[in-house]
Amino acid sequence: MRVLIAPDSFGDTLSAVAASAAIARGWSAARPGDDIRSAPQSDGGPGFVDVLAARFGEVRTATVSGPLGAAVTASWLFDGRGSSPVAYIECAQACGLHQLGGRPTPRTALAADTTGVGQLVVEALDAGATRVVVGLGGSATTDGGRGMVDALGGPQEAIRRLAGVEVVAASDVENPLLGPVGAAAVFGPQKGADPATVDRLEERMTQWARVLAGMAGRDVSGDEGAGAAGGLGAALLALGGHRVSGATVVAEATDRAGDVGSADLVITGEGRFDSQTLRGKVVSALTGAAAGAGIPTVVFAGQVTLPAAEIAAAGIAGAYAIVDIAGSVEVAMADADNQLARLARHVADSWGADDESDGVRGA
Ligand SMILES: Nc1ncnc2c1ncn2[C@@H]1O[C@H](COP(=O)(O)OP(=O)(O)O)[C@@H](O)[C@H]1O
Ligand SMILES: O=C(O)[C@@H](CO)OP(=O)(O)O
Repeated sequence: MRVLIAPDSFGDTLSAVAASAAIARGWSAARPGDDIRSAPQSDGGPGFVDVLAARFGEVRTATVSGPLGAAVTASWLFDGRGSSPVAYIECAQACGLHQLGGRPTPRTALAADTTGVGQLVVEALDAGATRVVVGLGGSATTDGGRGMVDALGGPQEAIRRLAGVEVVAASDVENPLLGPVGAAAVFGPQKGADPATVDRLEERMTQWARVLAGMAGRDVSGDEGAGAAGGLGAALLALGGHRVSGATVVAEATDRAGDVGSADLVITGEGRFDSQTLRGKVVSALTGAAAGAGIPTVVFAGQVTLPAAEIAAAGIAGAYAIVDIAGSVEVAMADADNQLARLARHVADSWGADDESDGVRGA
């Protein structure tokens, strides 16, 4: 049986590359005869560069300003295969929430900025990239991309430097910049903002949106994805960029359609399989593609909270939670790599000789 293993990352516990390796290890221990293909995925957030780098390009590193100004080392990918060199940058490597080194607070929510992303864009331009794809998601920032614009020399200079360069905002979400479903209101709290800080961030970005409108010659704040990565999406749009789904960028760059089409079983996964999942993220894109091609899909997740009826309605053969095999959330998270491999082995063990799933949810 040909098995495609294509998970997203499992929150902070496993990168997509690590999750893919753990599933492959467990699965092949039980079914050594299966032909396994690993194709870890990303929606533009953490892991974006890693999963692309597993397929093509040249990984480059740069020391840039981190979310709070202390230097961080960030990797980005240079793809010089075609006539127009492409750079893939992951904002989470320069202003990631996981880089704060402690709990986010109202102070970090206000202070974190995207300067390092701008420095990576400069690196990409200096290397000769004429297409710059910025993966958005997992950021600590709510600065509307101001730090990036400043690192590029300010509004006028940034526009001049990016003239003739295709800028792509590869975003994980479609939220606008401002308002009740905007960057500060929806993603501010996970970055440490309390209600008063959310209001301050909203006010600050409302003013900044006027500068962005001046740069773009139109108001970009309502565009889909303008609110991704704390409004970094809006700044990329104001610089003449266009928005695409990060999951689609990865799918296309890694020929996911070809991989799915040649598989007998698709395995995907993520940290928490819940009602959010089926709205356009990596897992739903994969399960949708597999269902369309009549190929069964199995989902592995840290936790599964989606009702069984919805799982079945999405055409998913089985969804299995690490917590069920680990016995507790604590063990599932602390020993994620091992426990995920155990879970994969357990499911592979019981995978019928006729390659049919028993459809049972849970381990
Ligand atoms: N190994 C694990 N075991 C149990 N739960 C996990 C594990 N890894 C991640 N999670 C849960 O998944 C959540 C992250 O969900 P995920 O779907 O990966 O990200 P997002 O919702 O940001 O797209 C974490 O907050 C945590 O609750
Ligand atoms: O960085 C952010 O502001 C958000 C939205 O882009 O990311 P995530 O979806 O990972 O919470």
